Amino acid sequence: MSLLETITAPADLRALPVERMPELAEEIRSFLVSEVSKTGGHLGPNLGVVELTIALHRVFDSPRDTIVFDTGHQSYVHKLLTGRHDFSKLKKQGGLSGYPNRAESEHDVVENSHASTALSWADGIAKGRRLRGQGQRHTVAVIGDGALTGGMAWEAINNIAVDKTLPLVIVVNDNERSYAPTIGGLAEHLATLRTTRGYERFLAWGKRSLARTPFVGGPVFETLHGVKKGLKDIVAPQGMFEDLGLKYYGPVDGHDEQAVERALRQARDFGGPVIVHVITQKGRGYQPALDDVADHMHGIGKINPETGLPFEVAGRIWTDEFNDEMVRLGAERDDLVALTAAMLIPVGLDGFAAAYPERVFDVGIAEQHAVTMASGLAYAGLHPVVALYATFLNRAFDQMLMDCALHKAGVTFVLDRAGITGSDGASHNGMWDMALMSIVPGLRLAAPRDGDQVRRQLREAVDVTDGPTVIRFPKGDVAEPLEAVRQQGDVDVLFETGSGDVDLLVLGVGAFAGLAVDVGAKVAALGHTVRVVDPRWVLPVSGTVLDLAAQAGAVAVIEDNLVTGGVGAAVTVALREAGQQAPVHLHGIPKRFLHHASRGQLLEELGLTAESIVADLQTRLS
Ligand SMILES: Cc1ncc(C[n+]2csc(CCOP(=O)(O)OP(=O)(O)O)c2C)c(N)n1
Ligand SMILES: CC(=O)[C@@H](O)[C@H](O)COP(=O)(O)O
Ligand SMILES: [Mg+2]
Repeated sequence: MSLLETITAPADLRALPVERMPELAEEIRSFLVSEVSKTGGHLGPNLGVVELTIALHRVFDSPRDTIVFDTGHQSYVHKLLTGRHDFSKLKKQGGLSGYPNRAESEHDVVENSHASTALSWADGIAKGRRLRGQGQRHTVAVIGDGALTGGMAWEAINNIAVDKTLPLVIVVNDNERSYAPTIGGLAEHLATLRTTRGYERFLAWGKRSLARTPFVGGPVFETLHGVKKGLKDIVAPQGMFEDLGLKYYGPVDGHDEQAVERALRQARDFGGPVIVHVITQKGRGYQPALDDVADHMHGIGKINPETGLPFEVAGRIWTDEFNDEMVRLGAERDDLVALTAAMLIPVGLDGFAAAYPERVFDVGIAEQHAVTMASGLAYAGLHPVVALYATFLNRAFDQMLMDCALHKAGVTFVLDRAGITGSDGASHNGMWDMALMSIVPGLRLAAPRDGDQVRRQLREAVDVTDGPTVIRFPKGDVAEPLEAVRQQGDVDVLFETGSGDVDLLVLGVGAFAGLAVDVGAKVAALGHTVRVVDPRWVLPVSGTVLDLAAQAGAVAVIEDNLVTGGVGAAVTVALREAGQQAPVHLHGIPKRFLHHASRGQLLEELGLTAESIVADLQTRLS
């Protein structure tokens, strides 16, 4: 039996002699590479936190003490050390979530995979524990250098730093990367702190050599040690944290398990809020990850563990259509600029960045800043394109509403991973954007049905200068081209049984246009007259949709978004405001959080398949 197999709970880990930790770390790394290469997942981030997570669970007594992981994608080692060793269905339905999950373990707290929230969670937990007379229970937040570029983290630090008795340990897991190298002033500050390792080595040398010098050695070392702080402040102004009132320990070699344990014990016993700055390496111990300069295997699909190469070559995805068209547009429009929140490659701006590096802004994991900064760029006469994952726009809704829309800023938002993504769990589904955007005055939203429409609608969007425009498309392979049989106003007609009135008008939103045609054909085969359309610009509801609805006995709207407040709801309101009484049947995502599973499994479960929708419509059509 391997050492790892003997660990079913943190107590088993703490019972082991510290000398066996390198052996355990080696076993864990081998496990991660062999298992995650079979399933896909966040291999790089977890390889970087092996010793750190071992030390955390040796120093703190979870779940009596609470360990919170920011973003949570780096919690695989935590799962192993809390007894979860079956990674065979990682991120798959019925298997382990790729993030902390309370249903899996009492050791898991924050399931939300949106970055920069851990310090706020920890602030609340620590203060709550103290209020309830449990101040002896420690709270630890592990936050990456990338997540630390998120504004919310600094809101929390501002509150934590002034509370001198708060038993809260902040572990900054500094591997110098989000996906790409971490950007901004904080990253530079952390970099200067990292150089103090030179000082640590210098001081360690000083201690050894001076300690051997009789009489003068000790006092001289103490003087040197006193100078250390000054020197550090000169070269490595760690003062930022200490000036805020936070005790700072570090930088600590995050792969020296005993050093991390020592630092964590000091921090635990300090009796107030403390930052432990740990230097780690993303992808540590696995050369293909270290050689992956893009993102050190931040997130992978199935790979050959020997070579690190993917088994399947990815097809053309929706993101590629955006990526390529942005490069073409950039050549035609010198007013076009682009913004990303630490995800340049995942959102498809790497092409534009390579061609026009001075016209791309990576703001770090700071979506709120990106949206308002874009409003400023528009005010300065540029046309910004803000590329985000749909779910991450949620946190910048007020900036969209009050900075962008209120000021009629000509900003284009491109939302990737819109709709159900599935395997990353509830917080990663891009299922709220159209509901949120439907209440923003002056906003126009397009949902392309294929690659051609991505290109066309992106071009239409960047021509709009008097308000925000949004283009949203899902994760994965781009849909096959779907030609319109004719246009009617600004709507593409995709299928119809005849030119006159119909029993049913089906609106297929974006990537669901193909599904809508499938539904229409099946309903027609049941003897009904049908028309299937792609409204293209789905918000606000166009007059052409109202005209088409006036020619139908009923309307069905099929969308990869929350039904509540979605396009179907907007169509219903528009019809009623126009005095039209046709029933509207809504097919979309119900208002609940979705467990992790594949996109296909969730669509099946939610009845978002042609068979399910037709069966439902059949009961409703007279
Ligand atoms: C609000 C938000 N924006 C973007 C992301 C996408 N994302 C996931 S992990 C990650 C990088 C995190 O970097 P860091 O915190 O340094 O952790 P590391 O992966 O380096 O361990 C990003 C940008 C996210 N999860 N949440
Ligand atoms: C943890 C996180 O937010 C990202 O790493 C996310 O998991 C990436 O998702 P995609 O795999 O869809 O790019
Ligand atoms: Mg990082």
